[in-house]
Amino acid sequence: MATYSRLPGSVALITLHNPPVNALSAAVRQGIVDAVQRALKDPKVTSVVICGQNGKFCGGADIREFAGPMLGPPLVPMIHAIEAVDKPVAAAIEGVALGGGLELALACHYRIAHSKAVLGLPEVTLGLLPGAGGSQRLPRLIGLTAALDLITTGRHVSAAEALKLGVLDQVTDSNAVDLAVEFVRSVAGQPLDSRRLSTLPCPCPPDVDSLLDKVMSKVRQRSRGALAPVACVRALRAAASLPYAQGMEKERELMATLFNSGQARALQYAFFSQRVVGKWSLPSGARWDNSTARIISKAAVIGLGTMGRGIVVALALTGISVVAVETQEKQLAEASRVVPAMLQREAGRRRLATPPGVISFSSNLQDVSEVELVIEAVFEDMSLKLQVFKHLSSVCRPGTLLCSNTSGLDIDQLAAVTQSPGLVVGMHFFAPAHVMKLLEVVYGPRSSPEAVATAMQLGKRMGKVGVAVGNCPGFVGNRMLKPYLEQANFLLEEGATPRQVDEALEEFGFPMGVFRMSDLSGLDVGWRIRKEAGLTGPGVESTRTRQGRRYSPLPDQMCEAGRLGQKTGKGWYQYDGPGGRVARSDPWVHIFLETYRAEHGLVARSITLEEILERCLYALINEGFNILQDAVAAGPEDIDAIYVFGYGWPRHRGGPMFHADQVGLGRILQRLNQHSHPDVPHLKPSTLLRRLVAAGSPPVQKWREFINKERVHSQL
Ligand SMILES: CC(C)(COP(=O)(O)OP(=O)(O)OC[C@H]1O[C@@H](n2cnc3c(N)ncnc32)[C@H](O)[C@@H]1OP(=O)(O)O)[C@@H](O)C(=O)NCCC(=O)NCCSC(=O)/C=C/CCCCCCCCCCCCC(=O)O
Repeated sequence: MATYSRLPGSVALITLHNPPVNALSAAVRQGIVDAVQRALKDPKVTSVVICGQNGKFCGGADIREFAGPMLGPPLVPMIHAIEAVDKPVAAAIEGVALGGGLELALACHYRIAHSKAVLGLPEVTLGLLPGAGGSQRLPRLIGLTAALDLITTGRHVSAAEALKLGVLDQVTDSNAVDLAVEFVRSVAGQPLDSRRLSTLPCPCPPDVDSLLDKVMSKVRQRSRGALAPVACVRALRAAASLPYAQGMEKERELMATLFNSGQARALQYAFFSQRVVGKWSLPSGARWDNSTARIISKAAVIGLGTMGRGIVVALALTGISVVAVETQEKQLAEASRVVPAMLQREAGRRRLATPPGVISFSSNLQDVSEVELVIEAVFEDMSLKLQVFKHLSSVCRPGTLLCSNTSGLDIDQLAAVTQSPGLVVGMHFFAPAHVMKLLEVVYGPRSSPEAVATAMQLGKRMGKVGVAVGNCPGFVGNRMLKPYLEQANFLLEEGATPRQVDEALEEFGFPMGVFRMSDLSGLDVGWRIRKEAGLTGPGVESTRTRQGRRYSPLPDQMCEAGRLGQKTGKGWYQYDGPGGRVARSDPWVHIFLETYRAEHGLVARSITLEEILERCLYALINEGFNILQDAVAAGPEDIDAIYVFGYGWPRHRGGPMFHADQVGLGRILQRLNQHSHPDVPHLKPSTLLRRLVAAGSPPVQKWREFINKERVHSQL
């Protein structure tokens, strides 16, 4: 709702009440409509201030309402009515003015904000555009170029930047509501025409068409296949070229298409998934709201390879002091040179001051004795990690949390060699660790709620999306990746080329197909894991069935030929020398594949884009169902957040489990059955998938409840 009060003198104060962010629900909109009417009718009122309760102006339209029928007064006419008021109206912005919240403020004649406020039009991130006049008013206020940036990226800006851009009239370090009240009193009676943004022309650069074309191709490239950024540019083209009323008509038309699109549903699901994973729970009953996190101020990172360096920077950016340990002198010297530069660059990118002197480098493991938490990031080798954990357990003071950045090794085995297994968890970062948002927090059967809570809390401080997952080979992300990669290799055996597979996946929306990704991360990573698993290496027979299952030795043979990807200048593609970035098809690979097929009596067939997507994605999704069934992930949102934030799954497709729901569980089951083969167990439909289909394919939001019920009745 919204409350109306008349302040001493002649100012009406309208306060939005809808915790926690004063979203514009039907009740709030009704409250605003009523309060504005009251202010208009009251002859003693000469000016109006709109603010939000509890130091938050407004977080925008109520996203939860988008899923149902729209009730209450519509937003657009409400906002128009505010602009038309003939008494000065000011928005007093504290906390946030986002989306519809900022659009409400843009309808006001003046905008005054607290210096800590954050503003933005993030609708594009929800698959929408600023459809309450924002796409037409903002460019008229700050010019087309700046509006294009804010609206197509959805980025939040500080009050200082908003003031500079001209979004705000004043910024204060003290009470924004008091200042706004004082201000509107001072301007009461003054003409308002020039303050109504809908009446203003849109300031445009001379080469407006070329600017719009440039931005259009940029957004198409950046968010492949996403509808909303394209619609945002179209709405802004209308603002630049049409009178306001026609621009609004275009905005409405574009919004109607977006609003009902699957992409908007997917992006809104992704928004809520990100919040659901923060409310973690473990099978033991420990949860985010009944477990206490320790506040870490001193940490250590062991191993300063690529991952370790990124983790040091991520910790240092939060102000935590870090002891960075590397026992190899050469690596230590290089890290001591490179890490401070990385820190400075990343702080600059985030517009933060570089935290001074928070990192100390050492070659001595003994130097971690005083820290509260250690993150081990040494080479992915179990015996080495076991040695490090044993050593840490004796060096660190009792109670120190010991975390491993392993990407899939057994956390429980590491915990077992320490004196306090309860204090061991996995903190699986993704490269580059100071940039990538995902953090898998891996709990073993003995990890204490406090250890999980602390790792999750630390992740949050580092700006990560932390997802608590159970302990199994590969955890969630890499476990699901395995069948995906496996199918991609099988497709090569059967006649596809790396480019064909990659193009299908990139067309789907991945920033990079599986083979380009493999070239980037290095083919030797998987090679080493397969060697450890006894799947390849000296003494292993070169057959296409290993350990009782279909196996493709293609990636091993690539490694044996020295083709490790970008770092060697050759992998599934060829590059302009080692470290090259531009992937070109390589005739060598085609001959290699032809020779391989001939050797194994395989006849290449033509493979459709549809088959590539089904084989790769449905195999991955099927493993997702197995993971839910095994309770390694608490719900589909956990899996989806992992894939969106860590594996390049296109956000506008919600995540693999959301995608399965959209495609239809019945169809996924039918296609898996079709592609299934006794020696490819990853394609055997999971029991959970079968049971969901048998239960009438409930929507993804109901799966958690379904799984819990099935578990109680021992059906899973
Ligand atoms: C920065 C935040 C605001 C706060 O962050 P933080 O403090 O970290 O807290 P969170 O954990 O994120 O959030 C706390 C809880 O609040 C919930 N929340 C947050 N924002 C909203 C919201 N806007 N609506 C609902 N709920 C919200 C959040 O989920 C948490 O609750 P829980 O833990 O999950 O229970 C941060 O939250 C944030 O960034 N929020 C989102 C801000 C945002 O994106 N705002 C834009 C929203 S979209 C919008 O405003 C659109 C405006 C134009 C709409 C025009 C409407 C016209 C419709 C017409 C359609 C016509 C077509 C029909 C045609 C036809 O069918 O015929």
